[in-house]
Amino acid sequence: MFTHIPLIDFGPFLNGTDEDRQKVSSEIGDACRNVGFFYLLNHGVSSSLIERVYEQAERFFSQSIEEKMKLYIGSCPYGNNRGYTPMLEQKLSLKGDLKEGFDFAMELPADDKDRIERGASLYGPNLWPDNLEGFRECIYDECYLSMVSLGHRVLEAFALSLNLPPNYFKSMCQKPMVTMRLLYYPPQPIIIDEDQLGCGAHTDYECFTLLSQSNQSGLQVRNNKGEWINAKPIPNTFVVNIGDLMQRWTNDQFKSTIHRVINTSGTSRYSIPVFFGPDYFAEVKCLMTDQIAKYEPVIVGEYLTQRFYDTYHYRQKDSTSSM
Ligand SMILES: O=C(O)CCC(=O)C(=O)O
Ligand SMILES: [Fe+2]
Repeated sequence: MFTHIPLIDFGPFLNGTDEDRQKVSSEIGDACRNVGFFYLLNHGVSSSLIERVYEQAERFFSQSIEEKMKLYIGSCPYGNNRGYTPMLEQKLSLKGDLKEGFDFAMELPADDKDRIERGASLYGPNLWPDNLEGFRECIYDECYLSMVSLGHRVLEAFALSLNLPPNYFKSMCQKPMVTMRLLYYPPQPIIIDEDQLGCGAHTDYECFTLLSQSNQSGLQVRNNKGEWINAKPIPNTFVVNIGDLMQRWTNDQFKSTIHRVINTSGTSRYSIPVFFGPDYFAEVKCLMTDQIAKYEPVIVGEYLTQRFYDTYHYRQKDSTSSM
């Protein structure tokens, strides 16, 4: 039963010897088995880049609702869950979450072969604002692509910690389903309505999440006694947490732990989660050959589509939509 979230120095994994990598991976493995969450320090993504992404997030969210709704996720022409999520749209809390989001993912053409010929509906282009100069360059070209590279390194550490070759997951992450979000949480009213949190209690869907938080607390992680442990922001770290696909893959060895956000800081809170998962058509099935599988194998894209359907209001309004 955990009472705090471990902090792991990733520097020796990125720059050290094989022995260093083994040591860091085993710390990561322990955190994934016991907590499902850890802080990652010395991850190689510059703090000034992250600062600039927060500036872009503030710039985006401070626009008028009309401007933001031009990129509404529910009218995304590609139907691939990209664009702007208004307040209360995502329903991880019963009455809708007190947050706004902007989602984007791997930029692929609308006529991507897997999308057109094989029905990989979550692939395709992003929706970008045409009035915010430099926005896309900062958040996608610089930040998103750096986060994807870091994600590949974290997967190597996961593989080592599971006694697998370091590039074990690589062949299933050639065109990975990585979604990055800019999130904005207004201050939560003083009297908390349990059915209307910044982000209701949930587990993440994909393999793992890399999360940057602005300086405001709000993220809480539930331990197996049902206590909420604060995951306060620690400068220059990412919070890393295991998602449901990884829990399935490891037959429950790695824990996908419940968490939520309540912004009681009295000021605006921003965060930047990056959800890292494998290719659309990758099959996730029990890695442990000596164990009875607890879960049915799933195709990643189909699994995620269903999970989006379960929590996004726009997907539920029109059950005849292709998504
Ligand atoms: O904003 C945060 O700190 C966490 C957000 C989160 O849990 C999510 O988007 O899945
Ligand atoms: Fe989450």
